[in-house]
Formats: sequence, C-alpha cells, structure tokens
Amino acid sequence: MSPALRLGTRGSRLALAQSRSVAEALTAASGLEVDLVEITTFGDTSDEPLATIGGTGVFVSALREALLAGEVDFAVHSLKDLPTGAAEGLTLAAVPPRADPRDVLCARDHLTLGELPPGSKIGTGSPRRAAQLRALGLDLEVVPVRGNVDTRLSKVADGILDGVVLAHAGLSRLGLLDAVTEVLDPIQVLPAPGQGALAVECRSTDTELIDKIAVLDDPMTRLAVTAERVVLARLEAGCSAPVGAYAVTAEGEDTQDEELSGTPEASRATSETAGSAVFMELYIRGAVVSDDGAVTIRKSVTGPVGEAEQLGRALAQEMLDDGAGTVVGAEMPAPKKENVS
Ligand SMILES: NCc1[nH]cc(CCC(=O)O)c1CC(=O)O
Repeated sequence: MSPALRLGTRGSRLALAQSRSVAEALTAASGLEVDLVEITTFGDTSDEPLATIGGTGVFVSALREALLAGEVDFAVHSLKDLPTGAAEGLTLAAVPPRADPRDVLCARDHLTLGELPPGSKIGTGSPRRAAQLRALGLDLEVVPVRGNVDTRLSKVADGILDGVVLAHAGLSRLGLLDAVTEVLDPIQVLPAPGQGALAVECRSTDTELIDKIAVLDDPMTRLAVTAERVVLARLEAGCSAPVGAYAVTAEGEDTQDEELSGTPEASRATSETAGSAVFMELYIRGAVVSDDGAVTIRKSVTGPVGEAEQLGRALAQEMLDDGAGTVVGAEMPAPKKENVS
C-alpha cells in the first residue's frame, strides 16, 4: 500500500472542515488515504486588519510554500482567498462543487437588515460587504471586525454588535446555519468572486496526483469561478476596491427565468442533465461600489459557458465603460492583488 497523501491545511475550524471534506471525498472516490498536516499562517496569528497585512493572500502563501517545499502533497484553499494571478509551479487540480455562494446576515433577535433600527452596528472586515451595506441606504453603522467565524458571531451574542455579515458557505461547513437571520439577495449584496468554492492545488510536476485529484473537479463550478475571477482581475488593475462577481450556469433554452434563479442546486441539476456543455449558458453579474456606497455600477452578461473567460472580460469592459475605473481608482498605482472579502 502506498503511504498516505499529506494534505496541507490551515488550523482554523473552518479550514479543517474544508480540508476534511476534500480528504473524505478523495478517499471515497479513489481509495487514497489522506493525512491532514496543519500549517500556521501569518494571517492566523496576527490581529492586524487583513487589508494592512497583504489581504487574504496571507492565508494562502504559507500553504503554497509548504507545497513547493515538498512538505505536503496538496493543499486546499478557499477559492475566494486566492490571488487572481497564476501561482508559479502550482496547478489548480480541482474545483469541487460549489457551496451556496451568497452572503448572510447573522443579527440579534432574529432581525433582518430591513428590521434593524438606524444606527445598528454591523460587523464586517470586507470592503466589498461594507460598501454594499452602505449602498442600501439603511443608515447602518459598518464596524470593522476580524477573527474567525466563532469570534465574529460571539460579538453579536455578547451585544457588542447588532449583526455580522458572513459567507453562507463558511457557516454551513461549520454547522452554524442556525445563526443566520437573513440570506442576502445577490441583487443587494453580490458575493465575492469565487465565494463558496474550494481550490485543490498540487505541484505542477506531480502529474500523477493531478490526474487522481481531477476526480473531484466540477467543470461548471470551475467555469463560473473562472469568469468571476477574470472580472476581478480586470477591474482590479490599479486597485483593491469592493468588487462582487457571481456567475451561474444554466441551460440555454427558453427555461431561463427558472434556471437563472441562482441557487447552486439549480446550476448543478442543469449541468448534470445537459448532454453537453454546448447547451449551457453562463450568466455573470458584476458590481463595484464606492467605499461610501454612493456610487454603484452593476452589469451582467450572458453567453456560452465555454467562453467563460471572454464573458468575464466583456463584463469587466462594460463596467469600465460605465465608469468602474473611477469607482475602483484604476488610475491609481496598483497596491496589491488580493481582494479582502
Ligand atoms: N473572508 C474569509 C473567508 N474565506 C472563506 C470564507 C468562507 C466562505 C467561502 O469558502 O467562500 C471566509 C469567511 C467569510 O467570508 O465569511
């Protein structure tokens, strides 16, 4: 029997849950044994706001270094934490089926956004969430928070905050969906590019393992998040501003109204029943919002799913033509590549 594969993971409860689910799926599909190897990242030990320590990329780089050094055989990341640029020497071996990509509100007393009184304190560390919350015009006070999901929820339980905005996917993986008081409609709060998806990364030279891990890949999820990340990469040229992007696949016939409702269940069902990707369409929405919430640019495009990258570029171009460049400050020098969300 070959030795167990070493899966590099962060040590947070969320990262461990994600890594375990990938390990179990791989063992179930291929019979390969997997051991988890915990890697501590700077993002885990520092209390500084993410934006000042280099964005969510800090969670990723320590895992990538361990992978390139041969200390682990593969790594699992939250896809939305990956910088948009290619990682030299590494291959995205699988993008497993996506969890619910939407953001959620976890508020006191079962309240929704519309029910919270003016001046309510809502915690988030994400410029994208902050700007979109301000754009709602509800007079909410956005308060910066950091720390893991449990820490954030405890600030609501302890009465320090009236609510926090988090990813549905993270709460779901932690078994904490009971805390959700409202699932935010992407029409109001568009998720981060790649939110709800995982990335399984290998060394590019490890072709044998890449082939084995491919069994975990969901092509429709990969195409959707590829398009979303192209939008981010294009708009981010010169900025780290709040960008949301959300793509769903749907059957390209006259069933659009129903199929484009946007749930991952709907997109998965259609991708399985379609005989070929040729009949599948990709519907991508993008939003950029100024930090104060005063200016919002929202656009969408639809096209053949096989043209995911071109569609992402076309959407970004439409947004830039509408002035997204000034909202995100594209004229300014580029400070960094990560999107903190
Ligand atoms: N910002 C940190 C982060 N990175 C990934 C997730 C979980 C959701 C996902 O996998 O997309 C979270 C928590 C959150 O945004 O609430």
